[in-house]
Amino acid sequence: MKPNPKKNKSQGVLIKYFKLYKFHFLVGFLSLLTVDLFQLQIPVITGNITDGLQSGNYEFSNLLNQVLTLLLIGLLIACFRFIWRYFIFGTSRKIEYGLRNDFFGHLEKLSLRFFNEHKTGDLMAHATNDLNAIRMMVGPGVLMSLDAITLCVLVIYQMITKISLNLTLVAIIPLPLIAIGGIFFGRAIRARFKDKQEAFAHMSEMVQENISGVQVVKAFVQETKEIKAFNETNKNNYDKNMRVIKLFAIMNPLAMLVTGLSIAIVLGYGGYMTMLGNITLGDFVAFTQYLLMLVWPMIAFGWCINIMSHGLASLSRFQNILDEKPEIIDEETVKQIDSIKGDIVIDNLTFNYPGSGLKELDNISVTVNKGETLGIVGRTGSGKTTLVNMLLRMYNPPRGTIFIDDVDIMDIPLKVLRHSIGYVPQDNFLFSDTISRNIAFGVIETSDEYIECAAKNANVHDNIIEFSNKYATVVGERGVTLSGGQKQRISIARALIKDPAIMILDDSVSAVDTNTEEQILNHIKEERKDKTTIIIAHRISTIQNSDKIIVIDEGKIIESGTHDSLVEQKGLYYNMVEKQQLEKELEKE
Ligand SMILES: Nc1ncnc2c1ncn2[C@@H]1O[C@H](COP(=O)(O)OP(=O)(O)OP(=O)(O)O)[C@@H](O)[C@H]1O
Repeated sequence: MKPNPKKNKSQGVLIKYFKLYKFHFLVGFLSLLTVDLFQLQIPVITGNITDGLQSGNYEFSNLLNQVLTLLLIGLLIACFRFIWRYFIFGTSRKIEYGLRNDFFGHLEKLSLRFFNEHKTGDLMAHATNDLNAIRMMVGPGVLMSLDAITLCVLVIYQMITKISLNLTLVAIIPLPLIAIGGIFFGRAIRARFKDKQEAFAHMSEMVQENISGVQVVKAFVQETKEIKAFNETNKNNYDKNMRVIKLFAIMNPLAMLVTGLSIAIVLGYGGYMTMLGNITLGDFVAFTQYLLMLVWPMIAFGWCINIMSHGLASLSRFQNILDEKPEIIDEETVKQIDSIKGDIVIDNLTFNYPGSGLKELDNISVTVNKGETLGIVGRTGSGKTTLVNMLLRMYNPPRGTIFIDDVDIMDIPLKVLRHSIGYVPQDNFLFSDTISRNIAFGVIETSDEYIECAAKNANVHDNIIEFSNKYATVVGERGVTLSGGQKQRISIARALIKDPAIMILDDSVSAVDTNTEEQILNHIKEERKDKTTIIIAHRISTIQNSDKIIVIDEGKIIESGTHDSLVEQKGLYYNMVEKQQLEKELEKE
């Protein structure tokens, strides 16, 4: 991936959410603290009971009191546990929800360049796997870290003040080893986890591409090759996962070993102190219990390092996407314009795609007045769609090269510009939704009559009413249940219903027969008498009635005029007419 010069490190995306939910985190943390404080009382009570029993004059009512207190503490612990779980885990889900919305909202604002550089599968992995790791970090990760630290501090304090400073110091000698190990392992896990997430993203890309391109895979009988390639990607993902697991598998037993060492020391040294009478038996029992209470934080440290490392690695991947700046935005010079009439002037437009050394458009100049139709023809790859990309501002054209109603296109609010253009793209993408919702996609309010009218003008109404669910028929992913021609015509209806000031048809009737094409073009002509229409085509019949026709070759306008004048010029246009007529005659035979 090329570095983006416009990239600007944003302030941590999580800070906003920590600020927003500070109350939730505070309540959660206070409840956690309460649970820990209550837990600390359990060894005190057990110690009291042990000492009481050992004294020989312990009364049953005392014992009952202590047991009831224990029960009460247990009940309170359960209540406060519920509160912290609800506040902290619930909040982590809220943050995940917010981040996912932020991510999607941000993606919607990014330019085509970004999507050309990032694969869908990779972006999907960000929205699923990475977000999951971030949620684990802000929920269980934060919680366990706080819990482990608080419990550790409180337990050690209790050990020192209630029992013995010496015994405590001896018991906690091995514990710093865990902290040192944590730093070392944390760093390694983070690096390996990043690799693991990238391997998963790569695998997602592959699955997504294979499902989208299933027809091509089958048609070229490439199933076995694709399965083999997938196996390799899957194996890479497995290996990267194993590298993380191995590290974690070493880390956990090491932490347990250190804790075990601590317990062994306490049993030995503490037992010796009890025998000497330096501490009571109750103290010894309580101390052992305190030490056992430290086992959980020690294990939790390991988990925390793991979860936090995963979360931080994912956060950095996630942040990279959020730091991408939308490039196509309203500039400061944008004018207050509510609508567009449709006079287009293109003046010496030269453009090359970012990173391409070639001129995809070279000195293009053409004028289309409101109400006129411009036809564009040219060999494949000559720059026709690139010109449309400029008009839609999918990429920014140089200033002073395209004017609509005498206003530089760069100064027209992006929303107004795109609302004013009805675009029928070459790939006729349809959403997995009903036909009526696909047609009404670009309009805020509409009615069944308008939808039907647009479908009739696009000559697809008769096909639609033959489906059992008519306009409520759901089209499959990318409209696979429809024929190419039906998809094209639904896309045309989607643009027509907007009744746009400028309509652009990019090779949009190529999949329909010439009769249907003629009917559609007649409807468009009738409906759009006083509006601007741009038609790109390979078939001369599609554009021959246009008011103006330009022929583009290698990014340059090489011929322009009306159909008749272009035929007279006997250039590329004339050759295309000749060739297509010959093909027609051959078809007839
Ligand atoms: N996003 C892009 N980044 C870099 N180069 C691109 C991009 N899109 C198109 N091109 C290049 O720009 C040139 C013009 O492409 P364009 O899609 O405008 O051609 P076209 O005339 O519409 O072709 P067709 O008739 O096949 O649709 C081609 O050489 C193409 O490879």
